[in-house]
Amino acid sequence: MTAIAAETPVQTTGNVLSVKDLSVEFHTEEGWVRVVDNVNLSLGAGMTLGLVGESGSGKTVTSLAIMGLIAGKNTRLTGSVKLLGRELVGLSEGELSHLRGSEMAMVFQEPRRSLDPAFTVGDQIAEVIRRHEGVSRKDAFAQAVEMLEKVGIPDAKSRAKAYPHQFSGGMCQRVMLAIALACKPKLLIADEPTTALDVTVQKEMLALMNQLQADFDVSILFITHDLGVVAEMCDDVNVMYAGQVVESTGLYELFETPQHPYTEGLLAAIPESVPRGGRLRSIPGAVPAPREWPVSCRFFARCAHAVPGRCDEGPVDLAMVQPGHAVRCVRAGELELKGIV
Ligand SMILES: Nc1ncnc2c1ncn2[C@@H]1O[C@H](COP(=O)(O)OP(=O)(O)OP(=O)(O)O)[C@@H](O)[C@H]1O
Repeated sequence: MTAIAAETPVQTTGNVLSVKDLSVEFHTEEGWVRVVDNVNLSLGAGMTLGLVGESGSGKTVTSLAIMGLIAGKNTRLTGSVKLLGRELVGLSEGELSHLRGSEMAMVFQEPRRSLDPAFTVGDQIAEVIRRHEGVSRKDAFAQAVEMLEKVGIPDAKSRAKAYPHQFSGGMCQRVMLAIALACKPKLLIADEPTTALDVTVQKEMLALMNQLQADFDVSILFITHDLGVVAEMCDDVNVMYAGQVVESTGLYELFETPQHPYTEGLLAAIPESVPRGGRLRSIPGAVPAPREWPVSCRFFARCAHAVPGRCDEGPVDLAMVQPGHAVRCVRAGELELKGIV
């Protein structure tokens, strides 16, 4: 096992997104606290990278930092975020705002909150197109109708004139996808886009996103706490725990031969992984608050395989166990963890 200086292996050429040593700190009443700690990610053209972990592991803050939405005197951001080779860290808000929508876009868990109740959905899509492409109001609206067709809204021409409250949650998420993809960005960040939807609608939405990815040739950073969703969507997966990437590999490898006990715990919590009549396991405990993260392995207190004196001895580097498979665990390679393939 070779320790590597940075976290995940980052290829800087040919990637749509390359994140290197990204850290985010917030100023709180107790002082500065780091919630994202030296994260590295790389996402190739047309690929989907999953960012997985329980609530509080730092997924959303990572994605907001990538979008340039972490700013202000109470925040500190260090590291590098490259979109199509261009460094985003240090760009002005004006430059970032231009890139949001045209080159990168994001959809969130609660689509209704992101839509303006006072405007028709057609106008909201058209507004993004007009702002970024400078076309006439009429042409922008015609393109908005086309986008609604592409995201599977029936009777798009008349539905474009309806308001968000006249759409179901699933339909609102389709509208959000239409807004996000209207200017054909190269990167789409989807933060728990199906979590608020019921199971049938969730499945339709995942199928739609796979279809749209091919149609729009967009790379997706897919954020979720649900490895079942990852299995449907992703090519590669980065597992996050307490602000750090703890495992990074291809989808199949992650499911077949997980190397981090936290990943094993997440796999055991997928309903499909449990035999009929078996018990669904959840990982005991919860992600500690950032102020309580230990200097040594952050998963130590919850780990079924922890060895006192070894696992709590100091910081653990992310290390390669195989080409393309990196793990942050001092016992990586010596444990036979349960996969589910
Ligand atoms: N503005 C802020 N100030 C201080 N702490 C923050 C701030 N925003 C987020 N945090 C903390 O950062 C940590 C990571 O939060 P984040 O929302 O990224 O986690 P997550 O993995 O996306 O979880 P969830 O799925 O619940 O959104 C959490 O402990 C959270 O409380």
